[in-house]
Amino acid sequence: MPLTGRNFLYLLIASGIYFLSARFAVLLFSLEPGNIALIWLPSGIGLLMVLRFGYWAVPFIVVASYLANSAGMAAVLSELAWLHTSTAALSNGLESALAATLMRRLLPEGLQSFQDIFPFVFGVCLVSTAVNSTILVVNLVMAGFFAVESSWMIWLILIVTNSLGILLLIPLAQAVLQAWESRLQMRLGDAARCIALFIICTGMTWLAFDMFAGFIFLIMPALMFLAVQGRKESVYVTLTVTVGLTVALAAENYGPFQLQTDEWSRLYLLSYLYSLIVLVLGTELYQRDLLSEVQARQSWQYRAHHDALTSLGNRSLFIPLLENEMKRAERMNRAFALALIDLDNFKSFNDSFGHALGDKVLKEFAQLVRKNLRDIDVAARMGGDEFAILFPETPMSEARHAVERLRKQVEKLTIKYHGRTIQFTISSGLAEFIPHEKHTSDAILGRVDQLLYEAKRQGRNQVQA
Ligand SMILES: Nc1nc2c(ncn2[C@@H]2O[C@H](COP(=O)(O)OP(=O)(O)OP(=O)(O)O)[C@@H](O)[C@H]2O)c(=O)[nH]1
Repeated sequence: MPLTGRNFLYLLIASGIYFLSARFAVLLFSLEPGNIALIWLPSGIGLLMVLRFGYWAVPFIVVASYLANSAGMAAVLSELAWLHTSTAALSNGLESALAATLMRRLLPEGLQSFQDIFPFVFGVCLVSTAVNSTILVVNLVMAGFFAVESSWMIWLILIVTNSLGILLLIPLAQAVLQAWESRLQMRLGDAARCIALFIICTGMTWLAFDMFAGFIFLIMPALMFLAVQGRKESVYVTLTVTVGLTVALAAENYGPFQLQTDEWSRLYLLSYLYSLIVLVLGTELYQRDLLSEVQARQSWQYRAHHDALTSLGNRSLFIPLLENEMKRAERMNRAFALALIDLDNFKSFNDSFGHALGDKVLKEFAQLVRKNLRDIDVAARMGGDEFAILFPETPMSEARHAVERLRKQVEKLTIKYHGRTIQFTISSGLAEFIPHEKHTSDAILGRVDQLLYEAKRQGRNQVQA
């Protein structure tokens, strides 16, 4: 992506957000001793910047990271603080570039399905943060920031904290962006449910630290419920706020995560947060898979039973409905009527004006049929220019009236096409099905077809009953 003036401005703004989130993390999510932030949102922001603006974003990330860390590093390091801060900043830039490269390779469409969790968690997050953490830990040990013995623990914590930033922000950004593009429309009931679950999650977090540690477990079912029933963006907003709140409260005291030592308490807290995020992400993506499977099945069924041009039912939808109606008529001892309609001289329309006009005529006719029928009548396109209408519980006189009315309306219908006015007519065969006379659907259709043939033979534009 080229670095235009506008992109430069956006990158400056994004760098500002990166800087603020780093300062914010140090203020809110840092735990003594060691002052290591337990959620590092800049990892997610850096990745989003490279995904959006390409590798041009890397120098911006490096500068933002340098500025965010320089004061803290200078305060604890007496020598070469600039060198260690630069190394850490370059390493952060490398992490974002690497994560974006992996994301483009492994998940070019973003997070779409349950299958994407494995490459996201173990490919994108783990590889990029492990590389960054290794460089950071070596750099900090060389700076004398901490002893070699505690380096493996810090290495592990850095991997998880940076991963949390990516795990939280990528699904959140993706969901918010999609909601924005689809002009977020939420029904009142949905919104109320999302707000209630948000309050439960944040409320339970608070109470777990303030009153009873067990409340922390109640967050899981609430988040699961939201992941299954709620909208994507509300799931990830609630998850991010809950995770942020948990760490911010743990920075004051470890609450439900209090173990014998600070180090183990931190690992306990991080394991909980990591599991919570992966669990919610997995549930939401799995639910998305199920929904798209149901939608695919519904649309496949619809296409199998409907004609794409006119949207009327097709033969395979119509025949079972006809057979049902035959059984019902028999049981209730009530007659029904069946009409077959064929457009007159339709072949010459196609030949004279082209297939596109032929299609337009078929669509206009289907529209007219739909407008003319009662809710209980069933119309279908049986193939080519032939249509069928089933009139349940209707005697011949009424059905004949309906088909005649349709014939007259077609006669009057004019279709404008490339400056020309086109008209057409229809012929129809119509028969009444009398219960107790033994029929099959083929036989009754054959009978109506004969009547249609008779209408054509007698000059078209008429109904033969
Ligand atoms: N444009 C268009 N034409 C179609 C479609 N399906 C079938 N046709 C054409 O519809 C015509 C059907 O012609 P017929 O019903 O056999 O004959 P006709 O010209 O209507 O003559 P009569 O039925 O005897 O009045 C054929 O030329 C088919 O190619 C379609 O989906 N679109």
